[in-house]
Amino acid sequence: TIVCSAPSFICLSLQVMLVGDSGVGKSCLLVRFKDGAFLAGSFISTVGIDFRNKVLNIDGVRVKLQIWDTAGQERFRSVTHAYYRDAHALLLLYDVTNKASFDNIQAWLTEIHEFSQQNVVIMLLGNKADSTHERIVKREEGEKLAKEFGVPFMETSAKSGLNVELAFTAVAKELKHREMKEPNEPKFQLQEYVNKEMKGVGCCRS
Ligand SMILES: Nc1nc2c(ncn2[C@@H]2O[C@H](COP(=O)(O)OP(=O)(O)OP(=O)(O)O)[C@@H](O)[C@H]2O)c(=O)[nH]1
Repeated sequence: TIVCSAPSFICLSLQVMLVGDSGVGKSCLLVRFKDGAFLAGSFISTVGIDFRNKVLNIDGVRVKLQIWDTAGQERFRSVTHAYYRDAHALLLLYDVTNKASFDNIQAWLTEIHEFSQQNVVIMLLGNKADSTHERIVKREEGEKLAKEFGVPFMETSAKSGLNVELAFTAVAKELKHREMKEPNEPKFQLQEYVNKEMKGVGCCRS
């Protein structure tokens, strides 16, 4: 039963999964969101799967996010497949400095559709937006791809913190609205919300 009356109670418990090629910044995005930090230095690839919890206040409701950080490396794919089915939301990352990670998004979406729940919330994130000089994938290309697949999109940076909080709160808001929508409340528009709230490199409010 969901008990929401006492302020300290968790009203909603949600599972969010981070997916995408190895090295796109999934672990760094999670650390930035959870601890507000970015640890520069050597890259330690995730083995299998790892998770952290964070409680958010979404429109006055306490929402617990259990965030699963998956390994991007091919050899761990069978491990991560098993977790897709329990995910309420998926943050699918590519790296704006790595064209291959962008080209692989279609394959990731095919995999997601094969293994996850039909109504899973998916958001595409172009990470490492801070890397101005190394950038290969333009923001417009990310937007176009996301439109093609009908998923919301924004650019993030685990290094600078750009839009990191927003990525997690936006999917949490979408799920909270689905679960607890008042009869007369209009449907939550995820992409509209993101467009309004996001900060950008060369766009929006910076
Ligand atoms: N400039 C920049 N570098 C980043 C950013 N996010 C991650 N990195 C770097 O990218 C490398 C890989 O980051 P991880 O977070 O470990 O990548 P991952 O997607 O978790 O990789 P796997 O665990 O192998 O799937 C590290 O060297 C990070 O320092 C970012 O937003 N900007």
